[in-house]
Amino acid sequence: MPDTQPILSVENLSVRYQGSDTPAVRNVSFTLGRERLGIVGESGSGKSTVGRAILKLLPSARLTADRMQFEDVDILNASERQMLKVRGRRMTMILQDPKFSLNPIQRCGAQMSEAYRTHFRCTKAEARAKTVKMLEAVQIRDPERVYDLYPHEVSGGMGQRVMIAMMLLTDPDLVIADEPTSALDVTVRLNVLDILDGLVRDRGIGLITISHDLNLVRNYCDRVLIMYAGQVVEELAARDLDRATHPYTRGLLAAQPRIGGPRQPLPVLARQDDWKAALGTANKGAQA
Ligand SMILES: Nc1ncnc2c1ncn2[C@@H]1O[C@H](COP(=O)(O)OP(=O)(O)OP(=O)(O)O)[C@@H](O)[C@H]1O
Repeated sequence: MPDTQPILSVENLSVRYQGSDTPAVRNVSFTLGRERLGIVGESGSGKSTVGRAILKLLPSARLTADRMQFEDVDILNASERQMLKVRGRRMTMILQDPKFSLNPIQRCGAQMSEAYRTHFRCTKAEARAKTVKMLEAVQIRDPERVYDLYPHEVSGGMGQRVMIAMMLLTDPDLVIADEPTSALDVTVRLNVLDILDGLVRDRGIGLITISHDLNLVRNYCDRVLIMYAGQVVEELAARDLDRATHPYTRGLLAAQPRIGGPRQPLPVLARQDDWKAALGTANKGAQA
């Protein structure tokens, strides 16, 4: 059973980007324990904005909330100086594509060691040893060789494992994985997800996985928040996804192709205006 004692509490989070008339995220509330939470929704529904808000990485947006608490850190009122101690150390983010997330002109191992030494006082040799061990933990067979490679010299799957290793190196309590495998082909994807899943479970990390993919969150999460137009329309246990009641979630499920399923065109989501209006009440259920 996952430990659902909250390490993160978010209450009524709203985010409005500068120059935008409508908020990108509205009244989102949820808690996270040492468990795996999925945030699913179509493109533009606000999933990544929620992730970036938790890390306070939204310089061009106005962020309001009743509460955003990560362990002993009051995120809402924390200064940038305080956030620098937490971000990348106690809470980290795995992004979609290592090509854009790793520094192209620094060797993989060197950038991992440097990130580690930003947060921990140790010698270069100690950071190197720690890094090599972490590369091994993400099942890179020849970590000493990979340590000295540039990001363009590793495959997409290996690059993403380097990213995962880099983000887990500081032993964080919270990891936000934003579409962690959508840049990978399907065979490598499952391998990378299994590695991430194993490490997160072994270390008791709270994981938020942001994804478009209902099947991914079904298999790799304990709980799921469904977002639509900046709000949470439904929250449910991943195993109960097929019993979702909100018409938006049902529409997403019906639009999933199935091997061996009927060969008719997949239904197109028929959106209803009241999905946006009724959200204030639906989101109350998201405060697990
Ligand atoms: N830096 C920004 N400035 C202005 N608007 C933004 C910015 N980032 C995102 N938005 C807008 O905020 C809304 C939510 O975007 P967000 O990236 O959070 O959605 P998402 O669900 O993660 O989408 P995707 O799955 O495509 O990444 C969108 O309408 C988007 O255009």
